[in-house]
Amino acid sequence: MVLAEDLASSQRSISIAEFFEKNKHLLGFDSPTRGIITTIKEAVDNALDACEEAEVLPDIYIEVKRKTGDLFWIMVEDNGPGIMPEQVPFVFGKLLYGSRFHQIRQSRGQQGIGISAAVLYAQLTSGTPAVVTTRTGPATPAVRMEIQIKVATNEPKVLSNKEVPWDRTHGTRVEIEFTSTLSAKKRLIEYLRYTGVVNPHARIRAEIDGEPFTSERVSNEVLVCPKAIKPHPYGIELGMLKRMAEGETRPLLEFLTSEFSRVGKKTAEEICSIASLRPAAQVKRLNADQQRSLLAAMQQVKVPAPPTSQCLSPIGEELMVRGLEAEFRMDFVKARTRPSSVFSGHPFMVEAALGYGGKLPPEGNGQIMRFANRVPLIYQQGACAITQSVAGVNWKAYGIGQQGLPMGPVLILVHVASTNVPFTSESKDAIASIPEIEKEIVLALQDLGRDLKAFISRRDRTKLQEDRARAICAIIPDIALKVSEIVEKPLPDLTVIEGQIMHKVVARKRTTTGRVVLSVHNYTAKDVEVQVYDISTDPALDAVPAPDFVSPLDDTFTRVWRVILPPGQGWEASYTGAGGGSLDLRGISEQMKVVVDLDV
Ligand SMILES: Nc1ncnc2c1ncn2[C@@H]1O[C@H](COP(=O)(O)OP(=O)(O)OP(=O)(O)O)[C@@H](O)[C@H]1O
Repeated sequence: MVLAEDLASSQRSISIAEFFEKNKHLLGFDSPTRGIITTIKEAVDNALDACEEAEVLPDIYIEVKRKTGDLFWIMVEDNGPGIMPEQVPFVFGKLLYGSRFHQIRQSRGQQGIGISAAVLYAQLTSGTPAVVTTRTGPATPAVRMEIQIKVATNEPKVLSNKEVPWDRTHGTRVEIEFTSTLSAKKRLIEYLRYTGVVNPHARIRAEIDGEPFTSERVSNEVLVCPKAIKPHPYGIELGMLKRMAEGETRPLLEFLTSEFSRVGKKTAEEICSIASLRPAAQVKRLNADQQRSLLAAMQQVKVPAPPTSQCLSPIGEELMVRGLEAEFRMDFVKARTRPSSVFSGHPFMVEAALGYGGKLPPEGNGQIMRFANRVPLIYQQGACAITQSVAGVNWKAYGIGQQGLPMGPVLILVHVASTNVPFTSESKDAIASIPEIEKEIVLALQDLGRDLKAFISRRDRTKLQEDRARAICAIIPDIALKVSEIVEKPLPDLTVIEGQIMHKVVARKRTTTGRVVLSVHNYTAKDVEVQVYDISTDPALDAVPAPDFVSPLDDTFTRVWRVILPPGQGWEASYTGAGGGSLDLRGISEQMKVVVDLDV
């Protein structure tokens, strides 16, 4: 039998670095393929967080190069505030070291593990140190350090440290090498694209194994960095309260009003009275029973929800739509930002967007984009509260196919922003099933579903009306021909009549000079939409023309296939007024038919 003394001889403490070296899957380093994505994700998250804190528009550059065989070099460079040289070894060479863990505000990084875990993974697989170049301002030189982690003690080891010339006045550049594969290149690019969608103020450029990538910023507004708030009485536990009470010299009433969010004098007095404690009691002298009754009273009394306007940073409906429009072609896209809410004392906010049609794949599962604090979640889709909430919505009621998850040409974006995103693990892949969060996601999606349903039924109604009008227009030439024969008069110009029936002006190319002249008759149009169809391939005008359809046309048309004319303004300078006039469409080829939709 093994004796306790034998066991004692092998018992010793384990450093956090040793633990994660053995359990790297917990941090998202479960395979070499994933290692690249996780490393880039951690470095890009840090870059975006740092730029947000310094209130500069992020300009991030990423490079991935194969060195030899399966050895890859990864570099991420930002224009953030830089890192103080004395902090660099700890940031990159010590796990659980960071600036955000103790702050209650929305940020991408939370744990202080991310980038040092990448350094640990690099030294484990390739044996090479991380190389960090950083500069905090024009008045200070840039420093370049080579850093490793002493695994047994979780302490940094600086292999070299020197000042170097750098053309950046401030920023940080991280270079890491490890063995990997680039089989997940598509996923990596998808991650960068998605990051661009939820960070519309960021410019992200990359060169992944020779393939360039750019996500341009669609907003030039610098993000206001979320402000930290105090803990909410509903969000603390006994251990935390005990720690806060240690060494506290203020009387209880002052401690409550100054250390907790939303606790004013009246609420603090109420807490003291429920807990049967004197407002003037010394906090550090409270015994264990008194601490327990204090906590119970704090959670019993009615306290307003924590303030959210400053500590959260939602993307906003307009920017979500613009971000999606920059990346995807869709017929419909809408977004919703729900009012903020609270779970276990932690403020959170749900945002969602719904896209439909256009160039989204018409078959198969719809696309679900999950985000937490503006970071795309790429792995463990099935285990995430977002996916479960999406599946919980009855999409069929909104005209979308569904087999568990929605099917067809649909794109769903959900963003959960919180001061404490409840991830299922340290790898931050999936959000845990918190009923308050799931409820908000479902409400946002149902709201968007109703808008989509209205859009689909409006589109179907318009199509039906147009089909009927077209059927009538198809027989008008025959009737007109017969009538002109009977009354022995010349055949009139039918385009005006056709136009009146279809609420459109329809014209074919009539001249040989390379121009089509359209007459717009007596409409009090607000807007005029011009669509160009190729009638050689689309005689019935059934299909919505794709931009490629009009590629033979001149530049204006190639890029803008639907032209909206504001009232009284011309397009190609020859449309003269909403009540009539003419359009001069240059470069229309023989097979083109031009239809002007009048919004009457
Ligand atoms: N590019 C950077 N610019 C400025 N500061 C940085 C940069 N990268 C990291 N830091 C600092 O280093 C700290 C540690 O970063 P790390 O990635 O290890 O953890 P984190 O981002 O705080 O949390 P998480 O483990 O959830 O990613 C950050 O909190 C930040 O203060």
